[in-house]
Amino acid sequence: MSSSLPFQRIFVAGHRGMVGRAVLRQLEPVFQGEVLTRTRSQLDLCDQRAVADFFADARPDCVVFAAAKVGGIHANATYPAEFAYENMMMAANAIHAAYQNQTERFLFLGSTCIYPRACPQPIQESSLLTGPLESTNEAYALAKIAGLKLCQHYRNQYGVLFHSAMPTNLYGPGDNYHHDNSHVIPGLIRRFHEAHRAGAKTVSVWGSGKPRREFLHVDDLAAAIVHLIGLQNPPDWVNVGTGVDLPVADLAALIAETVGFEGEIVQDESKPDGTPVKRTDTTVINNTGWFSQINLRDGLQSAYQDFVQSIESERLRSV
Ligand SMILES: NC(=O)C1=CN([C@@H]2O[C@H](COP(=O)(O)OP(=O)(O)OC[C@H]3O[C@@H](n4cnc5c(N)ncnc54)[C@H](OP(=O)(O)O)[C@@H]3O)[C@@H](O)[C@H]2O)C=CC1
Ligand SMILES: C[C@H]1O[C@H](OP(=O)(O)OP(=O)(O)OC[C@H]2O[C@@H](n3cnc4c(=O)[nH]c(N)nc43)[C@H](O)[C@@H]2O)[C@@H](O)[C@@H](O)C1=O
Repeated sequence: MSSSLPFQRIFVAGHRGMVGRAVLRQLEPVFQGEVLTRTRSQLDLCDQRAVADFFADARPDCVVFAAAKVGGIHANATYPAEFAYENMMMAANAIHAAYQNQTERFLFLGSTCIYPRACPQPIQESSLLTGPLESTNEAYALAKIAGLKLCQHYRNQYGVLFHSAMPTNLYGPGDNYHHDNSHVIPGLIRRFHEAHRAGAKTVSVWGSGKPRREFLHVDDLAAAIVHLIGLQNPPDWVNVGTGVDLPVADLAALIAETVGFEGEIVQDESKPDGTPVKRTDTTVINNTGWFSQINLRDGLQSAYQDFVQSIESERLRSV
C-alpha cells in the first residue's frame, strides 16, 4: 500500500480511454496496491446487475470513474439520447454499487459543460445550476450533473467520501482521432496532418473560429486526480483546468504550425460554434496545492507525436 494513498484496491473505470490510461501511468509509481480494470466487454457499466456483482466481488476501496460516452460537439449534438442514457446509467449504477459495497472513496469525472452557457467568466464552481445549458451538449451535461449530485447526496446522507472533478477540454496521448466524433484538438491534428501529407492547399475548421476554449493535457488531469483522491476533505466538485483559453482560430493556427501545414485555413460556418466561452476559475483546486504544468504548445507536440505513432502502429481508435 502506498504511504500517500491509503487504499488497497483502486478501480479505474474506463482504463482504456485517454483519461483512464493517463491515470494508470500516474498511479504506477505511487500506488503499490492493486489496480482493478475491466474493459467494456468484460463489464458493461450500463448493466446494473453486472455492476452490482462486480463491486460485491472485487470490493474496491477507491474508484476513479473515467468511463463515459465521450465525444466532441458533433457527436454530442447528433446522439443526445445515447449521451444522456449511457452516462446516467453508468454513473447511477457505479455510485450506488460503491455505496452498497462500502467503497470508501469515489471520484466521479464530469466536464465544464455542466455550467450554464452564459455564466460569468472565469467559471466558478458556484455557477452550477444558475442558468440554461449549451444546447449542443445538454444531454451529456445533464448526465454529468446527475453524477455529481449523486455523489454529493450520498456523501451528505451516508457520510461516504464520494466527490467529483470537472475538467476543462482535454487532449493528449490516447485521444480519439475520429474524423467527425472527436474533439477539436484530435480532429484538427488529423485533418491538418492528412492535408499536409496530401499537399492540400486548404484545410477547413468548423464554425466561426471565434469561440474560446481552454485545454488541459491529460497528464495534468491525471496528476490532479491522484492529488484529489489523496485529499482528506475534498470539495464536492472542483474545476480542473489551466485558467488560460484562446480562440479556436488561434488553436487551429497552432496545430497547423505543429504539423507543418502552411496552406490556407478556411472557417466552415455551416458547423456549430457551441458555447462561446468557457474558461475555468481554478482557485479552489489551486488552493489545495495542484497546478497545471504542461503548456499548450508543448502539449500539442506530444499529442501530435502520439497521433503519428498511432497511425504507424495502426492503433487509431475509430469510435
Ligand atoms: N476528452 C475530453 O475532452 C474530456 C473528458 N472528460 C471526462 O473524462 C472522462 C474520460 O474521458 P476520455 O478518457 O476522454 O474518454 P474515452 O472515450 O477516451 O474513454 C472512455 C472509456 O469509457 C469506457 N466506457 C464507455 N462506455 C462504457 C460502458 N458502457 N461500460 C464500460 N466502459 C465504458 C470505454 O471503454 P472501452 O475502451 O472498453 O470501450 C473507454 O475506456 C469522462 O468522464 C469524460 O466525460 C471531461 C472533460 C473533457
Ligand atoms: C469537452 C467538451 O467537448 C464538447 O464541447 P466543445 O467544447 O464544443 O468541444 P469540441 O472540441 O468538439 O469543439 C470545440 C470548438 O472547436 C470547433 N471546431 C473546429 N474544428 C473542429 C473539428 O474539426 N472538430 C471539432 N470537434 N470541433 C471543431 C467547434 O465548432 C467548437 O467551436 C462537448 O460536447 C462535451 O463533450 C464537452 O464537455
